[in-house]
Amino acid sequence: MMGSDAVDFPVAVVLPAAGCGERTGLATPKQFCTFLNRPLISFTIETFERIPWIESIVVVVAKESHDLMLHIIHQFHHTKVKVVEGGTTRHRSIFKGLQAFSESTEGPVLPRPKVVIIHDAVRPFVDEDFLLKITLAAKEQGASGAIRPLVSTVIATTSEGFLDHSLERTKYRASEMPQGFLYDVIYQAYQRCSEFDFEFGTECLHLALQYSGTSAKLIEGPPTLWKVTYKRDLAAAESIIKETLSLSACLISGAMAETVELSSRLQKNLESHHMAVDVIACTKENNELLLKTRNFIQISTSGASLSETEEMVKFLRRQSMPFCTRLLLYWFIYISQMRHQISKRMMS
Ligand SMILES: Nc1ccn([C@@H]2O[C@H](COP(=O)(O)OP(=O)(O)OP(=O)(O)O)[C@@H](O)[C@H]2O)c(=O)n1
Ligand SMILES: O=C(CO)[C@H](O)[C@H](O)COP(=O)(O)O
Repeated sequence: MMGSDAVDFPVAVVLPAAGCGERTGLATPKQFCTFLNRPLISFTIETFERIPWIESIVVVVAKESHDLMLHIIHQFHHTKVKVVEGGTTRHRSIFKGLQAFSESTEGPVLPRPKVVIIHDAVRPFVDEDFLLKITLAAKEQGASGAIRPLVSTVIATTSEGFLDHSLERTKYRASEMPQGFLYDVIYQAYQRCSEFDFEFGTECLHLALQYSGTSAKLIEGPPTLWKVTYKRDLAAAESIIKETLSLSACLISGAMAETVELSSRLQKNLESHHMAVDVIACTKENNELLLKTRNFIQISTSGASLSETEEMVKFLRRQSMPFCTRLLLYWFIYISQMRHQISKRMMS
């Protein structure tokens, strides 16, 4: 991965999440649909929250979802998030998110970032490496955005519903998210844009070009950047989330030198098999991590830590964690005494 040390300036994120998800046909807005008892928006927030060089995350929600959002933040221990009320269109919501750094009517104004990343809350699968590319390009060029090759050809129709003309597909790209901006560039663009833009516009990069004279650097992103739009996308997102969770684990090492060493070796081994492994010494005061993990590996040299494991299971049960599908609890007992006895026996 490109060095994240290069981010020596403040970076914040705005996640518009105030839509009603009409195209899913569901009563619940898609960002609040749950997978394994956790709402989609919490997965997106976590992706950003884990990145150390991201300072704050503004989540923009509809007025009626404000309390629900606060509850989610509390339940999943999100720490970098400020919630603001959205508007009637995506552009209005994004502008309200940006105002949190300049002229907030909802609590204290947040420190103004150098670069702000704008990302749809309903695109949960974005990785740090790509966010870094977007952020550095935004710092350098003033604006940057993710693009993907077009899957279908774009055609223009006549008002009677006939083909007017078709675009040469190889010349065009689909504009995706995330997008990055120098804060001043995008804030000025939103301050200057028209009511028509607020009502019908769909492209932040266009506002930066038209109202701040900044042409965005475009970077081809991975296919995982797609936006949850239809009901079938929710099923796809669920299956990716399950697959991703099965490739992550929390390793509880204990404090003994030999268990710490064993944990470190196991961590390296699992990471070489493409698993993301968080190592903690004990489960106490690590509730945040426990809630976000499905696989636990406890390393122990004696049965003493069984009580800690029991406490953890009780805690997870209290939080209504779904045990049935993805919680696998491994408990390794590494019996050093037995190892000594065996070697003694072999020597005699
Ligand atoms: N007034 C709005 C409308 C949309 N969004 C957000 O913008 C993102 C992308 O928009 P879209 O996929 O269109 O979401 P919805 O507007 O919810 O979906 P639909 O158009 O099907 O109603 C979503 O995270 C959505 O919550 C927003 O913050 N405020
Ligand atoms: O890709 C995007 C901008 O480049 C946006 O996600 C997209 O425009 C959102 O549009 P809509 O709200 O109509 O789904």
